[in-house]
Amino acid sequence: MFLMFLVFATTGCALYLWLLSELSESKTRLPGPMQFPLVGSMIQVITTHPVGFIAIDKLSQIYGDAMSIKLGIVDCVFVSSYESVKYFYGGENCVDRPGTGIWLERQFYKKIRVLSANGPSAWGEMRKFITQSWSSCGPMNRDWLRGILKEEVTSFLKYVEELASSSPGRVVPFKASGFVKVSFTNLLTATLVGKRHENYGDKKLLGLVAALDKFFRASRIGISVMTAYPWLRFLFGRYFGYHTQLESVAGIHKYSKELISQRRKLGVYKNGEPTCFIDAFLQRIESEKENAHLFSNEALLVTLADFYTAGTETSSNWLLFAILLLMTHPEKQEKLYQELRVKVGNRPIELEDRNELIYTQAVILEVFRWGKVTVNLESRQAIRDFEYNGRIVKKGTTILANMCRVYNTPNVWKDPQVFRPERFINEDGQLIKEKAERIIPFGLGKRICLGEMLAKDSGFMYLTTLVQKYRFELPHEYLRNPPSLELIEGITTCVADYNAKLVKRETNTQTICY
Ligand code: HEM
Repeated sequence: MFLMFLVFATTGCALYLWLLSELSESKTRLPGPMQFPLVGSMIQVITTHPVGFIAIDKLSQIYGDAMSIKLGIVDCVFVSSYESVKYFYGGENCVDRPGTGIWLERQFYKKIRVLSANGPSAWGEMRKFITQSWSSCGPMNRDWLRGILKEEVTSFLKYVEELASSSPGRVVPFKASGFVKVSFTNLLTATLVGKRHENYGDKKLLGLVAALDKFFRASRIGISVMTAYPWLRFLFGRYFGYHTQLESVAGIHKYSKELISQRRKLGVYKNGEPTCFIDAFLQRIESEKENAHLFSNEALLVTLADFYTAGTETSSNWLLFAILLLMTHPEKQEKLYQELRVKVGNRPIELEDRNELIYTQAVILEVFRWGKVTVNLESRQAIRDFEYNGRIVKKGTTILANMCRVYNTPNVWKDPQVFRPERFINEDGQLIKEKAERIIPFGLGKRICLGEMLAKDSGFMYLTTLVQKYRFELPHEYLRNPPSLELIEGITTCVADYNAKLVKRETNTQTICY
């Protein structure tokens, strides 16, 4: 009896103390759902909606454009308006990344990566180096990129045509892990070593794509649970996809190791100017022995893994979104094609054509708005305590963007659920700058996406050359049930695999390939 009384009394006291501290803390932190011991606000999230980003969006409509929420044991703030994203991502308070779980493991528990490295000495130095070397022999050098991009897009189109002409009714499968991703992965390899794989059946290339696919699929399984309780990976990693993630990271490293050893064997890096990113990195390893923790063989390996994970799924998902949206909105597709026909004609499209192609630019922006791709951007971490709207955001808090709200706010975006590129164009037929600026798929500020230029240039070239050559039509199978436009949750959002009928444009009887 006494024991029971003791248990009840202790539990009651603990609850009372928790309630007191919760009441006082909730007055100082940003508004948000109540935070319980151990589970934080998980119950409110789960019971709001089974899809995490929709649940967060719904809750943010109750608690406002900066909402504090505890996911398990992790303190988070979700920012849900363009202005608050600009403040949190664009400023100086949140320039670190949380980097837990698989990210730490992937970087051998050292501060050597770009994507989740913290502190200016780690990511700042690395970013500076990447920007410098990409500006001379990499995707930030337009002339350098132009050649590589032309080669890859030409091969891509050739492959698409082979696939279409060998498929019944020219119906081609567009799968998340299919040829679109293979091509973007190949493009990335080319930007790192200056040379692409000759064909899409290359075993090493396919091995890398399979490893990347496995990584992203496994991340979907336990992404919220593992974020909420990072230590769970040690106990139940098998069930939350953690072990699969580790296996896929090993696959990505294996491919990267081979690229590095090929460049080492060639030995170009030993003499004169480097001709590709890996050579530039190898040269730096040789010359900066004292900085070995940053410029080491391990660091090169994880940097390449960063590029492959950050750059392939995002880019290919975006193109898959674009084709699906154009296929299901044939009038928009026709408008896009007509712009290309009038302004470019049958000649090969060049990057320089983009400025003249206003409707095309509007389509690209609208696909980003509609599809999100990076629905939470990439997480950040507060490096100090700071004040926002009169409340305190504590050092170490994880910051995430809720792009669903940013891109769907009805007073900014009329009919946000409708795919309408025209929303970006004014009466004079010009792009509305203020609207275009609100599309921020690459983040903002000091840690803005390093591959922004590569992604924008390649996205433009792939999309326009495809539309110049083909009309995308819904195959018969969709007459009753159109393909789903629902966004599937993951590190990046995607759509379900779909098929498209590729009808060759009549004006393209002459070759338009490069
Ligand atoms: C459609 C394509 C892409 C999208 C939507 C995208 C989006 C993003 C976002 C939202 C971030 C976080 C930015 C922030 O915190 O403010 C990021 C970071 C990054 N992205 Fe991309 N990305 C894309 C393509 C690429 C490509 C092709 C690469 C090339 C390798 C790349 C490499 C990186 C790297 C290295 C970072 C980390 C930068 C840092 O932490 O300093 N991304 N990306």
